[in-house]
Amino acid sequence: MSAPFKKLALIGIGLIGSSIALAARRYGLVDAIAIATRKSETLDEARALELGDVYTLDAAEAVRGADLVILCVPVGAYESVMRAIAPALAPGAIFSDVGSVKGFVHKTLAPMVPKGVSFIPGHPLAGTEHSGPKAGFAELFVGRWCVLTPDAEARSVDVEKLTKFWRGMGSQVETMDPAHHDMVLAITSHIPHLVAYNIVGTVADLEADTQSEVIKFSASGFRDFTRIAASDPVMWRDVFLTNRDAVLEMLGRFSEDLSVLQRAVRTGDGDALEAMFTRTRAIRRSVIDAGQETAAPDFGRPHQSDSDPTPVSAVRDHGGGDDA
Ligand SMILES: NC(=O)c1ccc[n+]([C@@H]2O[C@H](COP(=O)([O-])OP(=O)(O)OC[C@H]3O[C@@H](n4cnc5c(N)ncnc54)[C@H](O)[C@@H]3O)[C@@H](O)[C@H]2O)c1
Ligand SMILES: O=C(O)C(=O)C[C@]1(C(=O)O)C=C[C@@H](O)C=C1
Repeated sequence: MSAPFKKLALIGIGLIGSSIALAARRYGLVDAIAIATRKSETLDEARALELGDVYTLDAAEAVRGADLVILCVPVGAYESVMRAIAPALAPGAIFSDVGSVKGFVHKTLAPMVPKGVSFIPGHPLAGTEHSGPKAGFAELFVGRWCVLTPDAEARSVDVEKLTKFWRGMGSQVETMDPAHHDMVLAITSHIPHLVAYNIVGTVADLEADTQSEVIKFSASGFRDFTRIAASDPVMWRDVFLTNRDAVLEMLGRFSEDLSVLQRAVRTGDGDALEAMFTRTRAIRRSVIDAGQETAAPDFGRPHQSDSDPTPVSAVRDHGGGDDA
């Protein structure tokens, strides 16, 4: 039986690209995978891991004849990559991405998409702090949301096809307006990363200023922040450069709420503190009940089904090398 897609082109093969390659292959969603990267070392890594069928440094070559093209590079690289691939996008193809912001992606890429190509940006709400082809694993998307933000001119049959592709990799799929996506993700993903980068930076400065071993004796709460703060610097630089308005708006709200807590600490308002912490504890429980708790701690463990022939040892270590 032939797969839903004949040729999948992945432009960029880091954590997300390699996870798509592994999952699409495992679940029989594509006949062939073409992989394009910027650097030959990354391409060699992808080849050694047997992530695809065709490997090239020429993104346009990967895209030629593909019925599904997914950009898996940092969003700051989109415009230059698009300039290279646009003439090679085949009429009838689906053109998508996995970028963590969506308004910028529509604004930048939509005018460059050739007629007859369905432009359906996407964002899997799944990831880790690791980067590069070795960091990927086929189970990354299982039980996680993937948000699609179809362009108004995208064919509905193609939106349905891409929805099935993500469902086939284990995701739940929802379509959304790009501006709404950016606002929601600003507070649930982008600001948490900014807070983690900030707190780890503050602790490191404090250690330098006081010449004391603050980090050595750090408690586990801080260690959880260091995981998030280890996330790819280029990817996150691009997120904050391209989702500036939503991040600033949500940061304003966040700062206001922080001031309320600050005041409660200063005035010794135990009732206010307890009420707030009781509310947030309930939210953590509801997140776990909804099956979204795998975001952080479970990435060290494989989500393996009984029928899955992949040895646990092969999927356990998701720590990838850095890829630039
Ligand atoms: N890491 C996450 O948790 C996560 C989750 C969901 C979505 N995303 C999004 O997925 C995309 C890829 O992230 P990732 O975590 O796989 O990153 P990664 O660093 O692991 O991989 C990025 C890939 O892009 C390539 N690349 C980098 N700059 C390039 C350029 N200028 N031209 C061509 N190729 C270039 C790299 O060689 C690499 O193959 C980003 O847009 C990110 O916002 C990331
Ligand atoms: O768990 C992590 O390491 C992540 O940061 C994953 C995470 C997130 O914030 O949830 C990060 C960025 C993405 O765009 C989607 C998912």
